Amino acid sequence: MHSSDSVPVRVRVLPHGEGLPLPAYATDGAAGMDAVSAEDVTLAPGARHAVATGLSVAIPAGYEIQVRPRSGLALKRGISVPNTPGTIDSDYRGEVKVILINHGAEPFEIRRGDRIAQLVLAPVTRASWMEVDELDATERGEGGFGSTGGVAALGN
Ligand SMILES: O=c1ccn([C@H]2C[C@H](O)[C@@H](COP(=O)(O)OP(=O)(O)OP(=O)(O)O)O2)c(=O)[nH]1
Ligand SMILES: [Mg+2]
Repeated sequence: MHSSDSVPVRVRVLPHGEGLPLPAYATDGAAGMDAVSAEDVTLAPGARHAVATGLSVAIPAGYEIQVRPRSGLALKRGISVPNTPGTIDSDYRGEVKVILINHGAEPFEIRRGDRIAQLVLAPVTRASWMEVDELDATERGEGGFGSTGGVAALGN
């Protein structure tokens, strides 16, 4: 995305976030801004932790920020975001945290300033329920969960 069509988002740097770069797009076409850790922490295999970013934000109404894993860390080290995509609500004013889980076999050392996840600003469409007694018929009907053909290895 180019700065000309970007959406301004108010961001507050908390005391422990001072001196760190704000989340930033690594390339012109990047969808996500890489966010850095504001703390040193080691994740043992299997462990999870809400990693501080040192930032709080005021996302404009009608948008959210999604917290997504970085594929490089996922592939090389087994590091993921268990609640992916994490949801930052537009009315949240607390510190943005990145929940990380170590699915790898080795401890994962995070140093303050390391890029740990990416933040995607996304529009939100809200629903309003229209309660009815019957739903329109479809070819799929109630079929789901593999009803159209499954995985050969599972024999279905
Ligand atoms: O990865 C995340 C997910 C959430 N949050 C913050 C911002 C979000 O607006 C708030 C609530 O998140 P969510 O709705 O996912 O959590 P919940 O378990 O439903 O908590 P709550 O009852 O506070 O909504 O927590 C983060 O900082 N990082
Ligand atoms: Mg919630």
